[in-house]
Amino acid sequence: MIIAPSLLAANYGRLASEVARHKASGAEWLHLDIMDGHFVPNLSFGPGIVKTLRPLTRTFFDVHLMCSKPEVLLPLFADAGADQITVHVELGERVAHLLWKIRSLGLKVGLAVNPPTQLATVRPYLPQIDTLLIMTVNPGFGGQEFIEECLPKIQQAHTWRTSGPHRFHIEVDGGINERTARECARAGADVFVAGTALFGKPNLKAAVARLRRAVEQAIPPSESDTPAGRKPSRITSRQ
Ligand SMILES: O=C(CO)[C@@H](O)[C@H](O)COP(=O)(O)O
Repeated sequence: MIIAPSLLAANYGRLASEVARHKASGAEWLHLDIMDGHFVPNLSFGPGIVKTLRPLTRTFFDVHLMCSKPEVLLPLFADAGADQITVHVELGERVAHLLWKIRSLGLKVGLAVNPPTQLATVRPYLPQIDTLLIMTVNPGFGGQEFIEECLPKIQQAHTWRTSGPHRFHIEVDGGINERTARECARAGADVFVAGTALFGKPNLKAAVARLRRAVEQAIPPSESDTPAGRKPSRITSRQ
């Protein structure tokens, strides 16, 4: 299981100490939401900020591009220190090339799917990816309600993973708290992104521990550790 606090809910006035809070929290990944004001109706931050955070931690930088033109941004985020970059399946025919490009930059490859988009759209790309990000809110803003109708997508992706030849993480993002993380874990998710429920809390370490416990209670460790089960290779910090 991987816990990935989303920096979107951190205090942007003191990002260095927010990264220090993350470092002490026991969370495996740091999730970095990049919004361009076009693909989603909001702006967040760019590669310059990511680059300033990189020397502060060795944690895995999980960069989620909610952007209409990732082509121009991929090299910038690779240079800034991303470990994984995720692009959206909604970008259509450009997706295969984008995934190839991320890999060619030496990074882990993620593919995201929005709540209204059919899960079948991601299936052709499963051989190319390390992580499938199933959005459980419509992206653009933190603090939204988890969309329960996304649970069958997680179950379907988990079935593909256990019955097919491709291993990939199933990441969930949006409205994740102890209750919804439990539901997602039962459905097959193994990476849990949360903003409000983690950086939004004064004690990040305690919040990470609570979320982890909730997931562990939903999934017995024996099941989650089975090689043929839900666990692909687990990279949590820079080599
Ligand atoms: O990508 C997004 C929102 O677009 C997420 O990563 C949010 O940052 C999650 O925030 P919470 O729903 O946990 O507050």
